[in-house]
Amino acid sequence: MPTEPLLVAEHLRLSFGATTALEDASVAVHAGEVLALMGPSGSGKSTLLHCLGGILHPDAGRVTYAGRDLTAMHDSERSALRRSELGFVFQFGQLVPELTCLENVALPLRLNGASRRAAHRSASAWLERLEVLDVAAKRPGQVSGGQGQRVAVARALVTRPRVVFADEPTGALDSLNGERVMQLFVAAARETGAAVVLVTHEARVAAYSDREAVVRDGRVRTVEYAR
Ligand SMILES: Nc1ncnc2c1ncn2[C@@H]1O[C@H](COP(=O)(O)OP(=O)(O)OP(=O)(O)O)[C@@H](O)[C@H]1O
Repeated sequence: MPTEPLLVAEHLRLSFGATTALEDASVAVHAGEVLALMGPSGSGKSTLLHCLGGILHPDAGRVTYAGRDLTAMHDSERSALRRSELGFVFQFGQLVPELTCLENVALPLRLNGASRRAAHRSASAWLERLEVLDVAAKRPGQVSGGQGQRVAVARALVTRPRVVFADEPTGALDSLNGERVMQLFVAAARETGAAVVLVTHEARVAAYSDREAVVRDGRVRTVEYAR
């Protein structure tokens, strides 16, 4: 494990009106590691994940990515960083329904300036890697939940991000499907060297992580090496 973490959250505080979601949350993510955020419902896991990924802005505290202060960046700078170096896999609604699965996976590359041909070539390779090349021409509404999640994983990894964030990535799947998605996801992330930060309730999903952080009452209480 390298000594310098890639992504660091320090003393994050964030409230939604009268609800304090994060109280004093600190956690570090190392390059290439898989970190699971666990803990009771409403403890602040998703909020922490969104702060780490630069989607939510904390009221206090700091998030540093590769030595750069995410919390101090302009929105445009943070969006550019998100597009090029971070990937996201969410449980629902992440695929564009009007596009085919192939076009969905190609989209981040197109947004980063790749030609249609190059983007489609990479997207095909990623769909194959996730064992869903057969649904390339279908729209998200025409595929199963498990296939959709694999397409979403392909889309998150296609830009070869340094960190991929996943919020309950297998939450809507049965255990067999969930298991396979996690296997493919973690193997692909390890192959590209991406770190993974995932929120999960399920011990069998957390079993794919290198470390588990337990979030309680808006704080990261314990961080342990898994296995
Ligand atoms: N957009 C929002 N507006 C208002 N309150 C919110 C919002 N997002 C989260 N909260 C509140 O902040 C607290 C932490 O929510 P968060 O979603 O981070 O918890 P969680 O640990 O991910 O929960 P779960 O495991 O149920 O998904 C909860 O009390 C939640 O109700």
